[in-house]
Amino acid sequence: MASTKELTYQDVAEHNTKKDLYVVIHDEIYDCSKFVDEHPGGEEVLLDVAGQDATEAFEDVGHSDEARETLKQLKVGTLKRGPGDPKPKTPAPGAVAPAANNTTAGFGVGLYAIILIGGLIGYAAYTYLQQQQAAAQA
Ligand code: HEM
Repeated sequence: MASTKELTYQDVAEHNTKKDLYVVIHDEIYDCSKFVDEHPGGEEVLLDVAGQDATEAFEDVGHSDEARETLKQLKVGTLKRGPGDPKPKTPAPGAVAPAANNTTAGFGVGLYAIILIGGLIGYAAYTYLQQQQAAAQA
């Protein structure tokens, strides 16, 4: 099957039964209807993601290169993403972590500033009191 039709997420969602089973992986569409009985991971997991984006499920398992070869043979088209469609489920490890880190870093710098200013005020007060005391004794 070498056709590369473009289907929308809604089109794919209609193929959600065991006999007619499409999944989306990395924005490519695969027809698993014939493969579902052969899947070493069982038919249940494929039925769970029938007509949906299975990228995360597929990648989480850490499928072998052989599995990816099988995938190529099942390809029927490419996903045409519409504005209201679910976001691509391709994990983007760099996308989430730095944002979270930035928040922490921002807070961290603020915190250091507060500690530093607090320390300076404390030191100034201490010096002032020492001077007062020295003046009183003189
Ligand atoms: C639709 C495309 C898929 C293909 C072509 C495929 C293919 C395969 C193949 C060939 C294996 C044997 C181990 C390996 O070579 O990595 C496997 C195992 C497995 N697959 Fe998939 N798979 C697909 C989708 C999924 C999805 C969506 C899930 C969802 C969780 C899944 C879950 C598993 C699990 C849990 C195993 C491990 C089974 C075991 O080790 O006992 N697979 N798959």
